[in-house]
Amino acid sequence: MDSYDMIVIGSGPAGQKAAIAAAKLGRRAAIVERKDMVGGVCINTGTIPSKTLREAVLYLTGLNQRELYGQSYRVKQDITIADLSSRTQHVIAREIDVIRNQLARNHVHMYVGTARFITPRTIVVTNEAGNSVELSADKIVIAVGTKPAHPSTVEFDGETIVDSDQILSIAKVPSSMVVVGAGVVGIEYASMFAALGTKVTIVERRPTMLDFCDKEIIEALQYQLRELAVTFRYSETVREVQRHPAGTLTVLESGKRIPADTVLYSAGRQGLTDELNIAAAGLGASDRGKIEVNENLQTEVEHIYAVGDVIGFPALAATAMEQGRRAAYHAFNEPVGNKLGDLQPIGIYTIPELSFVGRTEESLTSANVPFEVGVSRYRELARGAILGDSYGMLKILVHAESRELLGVHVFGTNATELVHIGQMVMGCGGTVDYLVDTVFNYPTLAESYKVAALDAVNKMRAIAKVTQTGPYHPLPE
Ligand SMILES: Cc1cc2nc3c(=O)[nH]c(=O)nc-3n(C[C@H](O)[C@H](O)[C@H](O)COP(=O)(O)OP(=O)(O)OC[C@H]3O[C@@H](n4cnc5c(N)ncnc54)[C@H](O)[C@@H]3O)c2cc1C
Ligand SMILES: NC(=O)c1ccc[n+]([C@@H]2O[C@H](COP(=O)([O-])OP(=O)(O)OC[C@H]3O[C@@H](n4cnc5c(N)ncnc54)[C@H](O)[C@@H]3O)[C@@H](O)[C@H]2O)c1
Repeated sequence: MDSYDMIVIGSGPAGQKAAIAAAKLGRRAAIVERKDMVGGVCINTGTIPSKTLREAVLYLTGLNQRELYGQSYRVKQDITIADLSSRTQHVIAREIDVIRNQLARNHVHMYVGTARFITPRTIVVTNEAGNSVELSADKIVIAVGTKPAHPSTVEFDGETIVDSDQILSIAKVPSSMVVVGAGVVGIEYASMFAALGTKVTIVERRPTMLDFCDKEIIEALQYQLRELAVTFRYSETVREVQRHPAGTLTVLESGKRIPADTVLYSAGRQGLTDELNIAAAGLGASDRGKIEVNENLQTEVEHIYAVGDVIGFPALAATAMEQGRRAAYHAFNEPVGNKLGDLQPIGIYTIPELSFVGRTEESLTSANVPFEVGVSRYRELARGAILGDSYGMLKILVHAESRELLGVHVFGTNATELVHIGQMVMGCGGTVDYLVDTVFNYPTLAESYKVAALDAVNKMRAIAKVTQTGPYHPLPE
């Protein structure tokens, strides 16, 4: 039996970073991954394919150039799935190669197969041919991720009724599509297909979508999606999804029936703990397959860590990587920085994209934190005009007394990149005055920080002016 200082189960972003961090600390590390899944959901079916598809959609439809060249502007008239998937396959192959190379040059041993616990310190890896090898380690990291949830009321066929893995291999761009679930996956794909000209209907159980985001920005997103002919059916629950010879039928609890060429069922994901035999390690999982951990990412069994999507919220590649690194550092007594706190950015790659870090207006209001809002609109920035983005905006939330930055919300071109400027200022405890006094390159979208900061301080000055004109004298009754 081969033994290691650390075995990592799963080579998604969480597992990769755990294994490499252990290797960098001079430990013997191994990683186990199933055939054809190096890089995890992130590289093969989730983040990277969907983000590459989005880039292909934006390029081929010419959508972002239409403000400049007219509404009929297109790079390609009839866009096929082959046009879209060639770019995706190219990026996936390249990313897998990078990961394999990084693991190899850090001497992380890769075992191909499915891992199962035999004891709390031993696992067996079985490959597709049925051959097995037993491995043991002082520390084990579970980074097995999730798979799309498949309720029995939905007749998945992988062609017309698909989950978010299967959507990448549909045969043609559908003329109509129902998207079940307005979570991040559903909304990102809904916007891509709407941009391709598919008539999209989104069905969501809750009364709104993405309720953890800024309300004003979600309204702006909904407006843009409606412009692309997307229909929203909120507060509606899907009872079943049927497959018929002439197409699909989505039946709602309210009795409505929606026909469509394709249904994307994107209503949540399930932790991949079922094949792991975690009971043999002394562990259990929730009914959604999630494993509980403490703030050091340790499970109930001290030497076993769990990281990434399998531990639940926020279920992002970005966070998964950092959890992986932190778990390995903790396992080998290497200090890590501050607790993984509130300053994790959220980036949603809809068309247009949005991103935020820190607090929302709603959460500050309900916590009685006094704040001021500063807004900058891309249509007033020279870079916005050059890019042809008239709808983008950046909003900062500033503490009314301490003048600290409490939140940054961005909508439009490069939102997911721009947010990091605010994140850095917030991380360093910066105030709105830092942004006011800073010179930004011109013409850039980053300049929107200065414009928004000036907007906020102008409003704050107006309040100060009112309160500094002498004591408050109520008018006589
Ligand atoms: C459509 C979609 C788009 C997304 N877009 C974004 C985005 O834009 N930005 C972002 O930050 N996040 C995004 N995410 C989320 C992101 O993909 C996940 O947060 C991330 O992949 C989680 O990483 P992980 O390492 O926990 O698990 P995964 O990437 O799921 O990897 C887990 C790996 O473990 C392997 N495994 C499981 N069980 C075993 C076993 N028993 N033995 C051996 N191996 C096993 C699996 O084969 C898999 O390869 C998206 C997700 C989806 C579905
Ligand atoms: N850009 C990104 O960072 C990104 C992109 C995609 C996915 N992700 C991550 O992947 C994870 C999975 O995303 P997801 O969107 O699949 O799941 P989710 O759980 O976030 O969303 C599912 C949505 O479906 C709705 N729903 C569930 N059952 C329903 C029914 N029967 N009828 C109507 N609506 C129903 C829920 O109310 C919910 O809003 C998330 O945690 C997300 O953070 C991140």
